[in-house]
Parts: sequence; structure tokens; C-alpha cells
Amino acid sequence: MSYYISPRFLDKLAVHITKNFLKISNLRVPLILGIHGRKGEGKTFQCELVFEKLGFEPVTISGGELESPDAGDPSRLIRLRYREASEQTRVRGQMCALFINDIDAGAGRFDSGTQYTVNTQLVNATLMNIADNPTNVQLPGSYDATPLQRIPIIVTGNDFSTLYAPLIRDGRMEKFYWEPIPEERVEIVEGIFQQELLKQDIVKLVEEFPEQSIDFFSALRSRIYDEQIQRFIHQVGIEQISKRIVNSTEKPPEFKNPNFSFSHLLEMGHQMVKEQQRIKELRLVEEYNQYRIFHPEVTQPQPPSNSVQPPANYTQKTHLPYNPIMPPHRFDSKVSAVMQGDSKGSTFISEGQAVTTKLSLDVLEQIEQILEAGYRVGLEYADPRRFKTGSWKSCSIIDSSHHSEIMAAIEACLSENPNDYVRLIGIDTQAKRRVIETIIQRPNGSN
Ligand SMILES: Nc1ncnc2c1ncn2[C@@H]1O[C@H](COP(=O)(O)OP(=O)(O)OP(=O)(O)O)[C@@H](O)[C@H]1O
Repeated sequence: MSYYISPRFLDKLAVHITKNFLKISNLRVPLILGIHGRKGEGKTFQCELVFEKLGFEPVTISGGELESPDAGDPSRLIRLRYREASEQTRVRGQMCALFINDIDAGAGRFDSGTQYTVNTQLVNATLMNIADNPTNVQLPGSYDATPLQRIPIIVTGNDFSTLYAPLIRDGRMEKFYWEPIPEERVEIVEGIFQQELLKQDIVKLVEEFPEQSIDFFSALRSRIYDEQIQRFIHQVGIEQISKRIVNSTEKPPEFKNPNFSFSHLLEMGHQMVKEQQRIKELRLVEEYNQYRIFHPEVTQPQPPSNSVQPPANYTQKTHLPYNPIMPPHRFDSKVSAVMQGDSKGSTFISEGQAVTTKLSLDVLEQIEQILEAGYRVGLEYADPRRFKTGSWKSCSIIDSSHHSEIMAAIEACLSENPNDYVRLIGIDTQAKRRVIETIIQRPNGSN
């Protein structure tokens, strides 16, 4: 069974390419086809499948090649490759295309606030120029009067709004937004699993991960092989594995079809989703670190400057932004009374029950403030060496608003890392930023 190509994708590409090779009088055809959409949905992969079906190899440029320390290099490269594609058509007597992958990564700007570099301006201008004069594309320093074969240009990208607007105007670029519909997703995933799963399981798998792009399912299939490869590495020995695989006289290792059971796939899929969530959490760190780079004098994130200023008598015990609707308070909303509390531990009444914890009253207060403000509690730890470089590890993200569960997780983290620094973090999941960071444990004798 071969990979699935969506018929509408195939048609769009085939029509665009063919139309550009036909000479229809009184018809102006846009030279560029821009395929855009979410990352990992198969824009590049399907283009390659279509080129293969059409029976030619395109001349390719990747977005990364469109930046260079020497302004002018990328635009020269585009002209050169375009001429190469034209020559290929002439010599081989077949269609060809110039295929620019992830164009927005090279020729776009980061956001509306940043400027185009000289490189990106030249790239955009060159593409516009080729789109307007496709049979007259010259290299700097030489002039060739013979008209070239017109070559369609296919570009892929995620966000074309970052490109120079005149380049994407309809006369120059035909746009195709690619987002597979549910039926197409099922067909594509079926192609990825090449008869290893029943159709009904494929449907369930796709439904289980509705937010995931096609790329996820392909990575999931590859993940299933990990267990066998891990076993193989253990068998050979980690020190020998390089020699065994590269330049070996033995025949390459063979792996039997792994366990593609539906339940196993689901388990692996959920593991991958968790890892994606970790990356999202890590972005918080990135944001925080950037804040620190630009504000080295500040040790904690501060409230945004347009927030309501606290009254004069407001004492900021934590670094939560001042919230005028919910002033800072003692540890007493869900928890009705603190019976005893100091730095070694506390006992309090929660929902009518006496609860004893090793956490200090200070820590309890901070948890309460984080929860009351609607934020999430997180924990990180670092050994003294990592602490010095500010490289913290995530201990456990506490996805709960129950005091008892949160306290249990914090206590567990403290006892698992007795010789490390441990810090409590409050996370504003909506704004994806940290609102509090406070160290709640230090290794013996350090400060
Ligand atoms: N029709 C398909 N059949 C099988 N696998 C596919 C198909 N489409 C996509 N994939 C898988 O998804 C992966 C990602 O696809 P691809 O790189 O084409 O996405 P993209 O939309 O170009 O992403 P980006 O915008 O990030 O460049 C491919 O490497 C391939 O493994």
C-alpha cells in the first residue's frame, strides 16, 4: 500500500503545474502556487508525492537558504535554481518546478513589529520579478537573450501574512490553504500505518487526537519501534553500538514488526502529548529568562505596568501581581483556621478536618494565594551546581486545585530531592507566564 495523497491536493498542484506549461492565448496564469497551513499537515510531503506521480524531480530551495550574511546571495540562488529548472525541462524533455519549502521561515518577518532584512526584501523582490517576467530571468553579470522555458514555482509555508504583500497578490501567487478534513486525515493515517491497524482503529486513533497534525501520527509509528531498538542497544552494549551500525562487516540488524496494538498506540500517543505539554511549560521558562535578561536588576517577574497599582498599605508577601478584586489574604478561605504553624510544619483545619503537613505556614500561604488567583501550582528543583547556572528541572506539575493533593505532591518532591533547591511556581496558564517563583527548600547550610 502506498501513501495517500488527497485528491484535492493532487488536483490543485497538477492543474497549477500543467496550466503553466500550456500556452493558452489571452490567459495570464499566476506563476507561483502558495500552499499554506498548520505545521506538520503534510504540505511538503504531499507535494513530493505529487511530483513523483507527475514523473519529475523539482529543483528545491529550502527556507533556510534564503538568509545569508551576504545580502544578495539568496536572490542570486533563486535565479540560478530557476534557470536550472528551466534547463532541466529543456534537456530532459519533461516538466519541472521550482519548489521553495517553508518560504516564510526565510523570506517572511517574525511578526508585524519586525522589519524585513535586506535579504528578505531582495528575495521577495526577485520572486515578484520572476513572476512578472518568467521567461527572462538573468544572472548578475551575464545576459542571455534566449527566452527561458516558463517554470511554475511552488512555495509552502505556515503564515503567508508575514510575506511581502505584493508578492502574494492574486496575479502573482495562487493560494491554497491546506488543512485535511477528518475523512482525509483518516485516509492519510491509514496510509502511514500501511495495514498494521484495522480501519475502525485508525478512525478511533484519529478521533482520540483531534488536535494533532499528520506529523504526530507518523512520529507515533516511529515511536513504536523504540522499544525494539532499545533492546538491541542493550544487547550490543552502548559502547559498541556505533561500530555495530556504521561501517560494520555484519549484516544490518533486522527488527520484526512491533506491537501495533491499538491500546499500545494510545498509550504512546498520550505520552507524546504529555511531552508536547512539557514544551509548552518550558516556554514559560523562556519567557521568564528573557524577562530577566532585559531586566537584570529584577529577581522576580513584576506585574505589567498597566495593572492597577496597590494601595500604600499593601505589603507584597509574594510576587503575585496586585489584584484589586482579590486583595492578599491569610491562609483562611478554604482552610478555615490555622491551629499551629511555623517553619517546620503546620496543622490546620480544612473542611472541618485537622490536617498536618511538613510544609511551613509561609508555603501554605503562597499556595493559597496562587490558587485563589486562579493560577496553577508548579514545582522545580536544581542541585547546587545547576542552581548556580539557573538550570532548573521540572519536579511535577500539579494539575489540581485540591490543597491536600498539592501539598502531598510538594512534600513528595521535597523528600525526593532533599539535597536540592526546590522552588514553588505560580503559572498563569491563560497568559502562559509565571507570576510567582519562590524557593521553598535550600540544601543544608546554603542560602
Ligand atoms: N500523505 C501522507 N502520507 C504519509 N505521511 C504523511 C503524509 N503527509 C504527511 N505525512 C507525514 O507528516 C510529516 C510532516 O509532513 P510535512 O513535512 O509535509 O508537513 P508540512 O505541512 O510541510 O509541515 P511544515 O509546515 O512544518 O513544514 C511527514 O514527514 C510525514 O511523515
